[in-house]
Amino acid sequence: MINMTDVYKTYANGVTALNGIDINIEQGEFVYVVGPSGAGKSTFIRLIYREVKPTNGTIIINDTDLSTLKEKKVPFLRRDVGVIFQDFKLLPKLSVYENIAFALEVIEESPRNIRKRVMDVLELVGLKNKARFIPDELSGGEQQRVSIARAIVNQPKIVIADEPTGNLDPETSWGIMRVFEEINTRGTTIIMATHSKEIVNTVKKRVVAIEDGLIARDEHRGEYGYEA
Ligand SMILES: Nc1ncnc2c1ncn2[C@@H]1O[C@H](COP(=O)(O)OP(=O)(O)OP(=O)(O)O)[C@@H](O)[C@H]1O
Repeated sequence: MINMTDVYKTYANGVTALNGIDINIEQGEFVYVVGPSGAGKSTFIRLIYREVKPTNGTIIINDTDLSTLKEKKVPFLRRDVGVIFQDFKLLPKLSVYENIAFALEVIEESPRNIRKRVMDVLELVGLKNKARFIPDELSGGEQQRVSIARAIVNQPKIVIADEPTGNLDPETSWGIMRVFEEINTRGTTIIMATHSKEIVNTVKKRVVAIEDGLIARDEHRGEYGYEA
C-alpha cells in the first residue's frame, strides 16, 4: 500500500528534512504523524502524493514505484490520494457544489455521475443543505468539511491530511475527526499530521513520531508523547 525504504529528503537550500525513513502502511490503517515543529512531518506527507521527490530511497504507493513514475502519470497517482490542508484551499468564487464537482470534471466524469457523487459526499460530511453556498459563507469547520468532500469524491484509496484541525476550535475539530473516522471505516487509509495532543490521546490510532527526520516511535494505539 504505502512503503518507504531508506527515504532521504534534502531541499535545494541544503536543509535535510528526512534522514532515512522506513515505514509500511497497510490499506485501511489510520495513522497520526506527530513530532516537533520542523521534524519533517509535512515533508513525509508531501512525498506520498509526489509534491516533493525524495533525494534517495524507494517509495511505493499502491504498487507504483514513485522513483520511476513519469511526470505525465502523476495525475493518475493523485486520483488515488486525496489531500486535505490546514487552510482548506477552496476556490473562493465557486460554490460548495462546484468546488467538489471540479475534482471530477477534470477527469471527465458524466454530468449525472458527477451530481450523484457530489451529493453523496456532501451527505457524508453533513453539508447537503449548503451545496449552493460559497466558501466565505461557511464557518471554518464547514469549509474543512468541503475540502474533505473534495478530497474523497474520487474515492481515493488514501487520504492524507496535514494538520486538518490546525485552524479549528476544539469542538469543531471533534466533528472533523468523526468524518475522518467514518471515511476510514469505509476502508480508506488515513494519514494525518497533527499537533493535537487531545485528539491523538482520545481517538486512539497508530502513532508515528518523526524527530529530526527519523521515525522515533511507531506504536499501535499510541500516545501523542509531547507536551501540547
Ligand atoms: N520547500 C522547502 N525548502 C527548503 N526547506 C524546507 C522546505 N520545506 C520544508 N523545509 C525544511 O525542512 C524541515 C522539515 O520541514 P517540515 O515542514 O517537513 O516539518 P514539520 O514537521 O511538518 O513542521 P511543522 O510541525 O512546523 O509543520 C524544516 O527544517 C524546514 O525548514
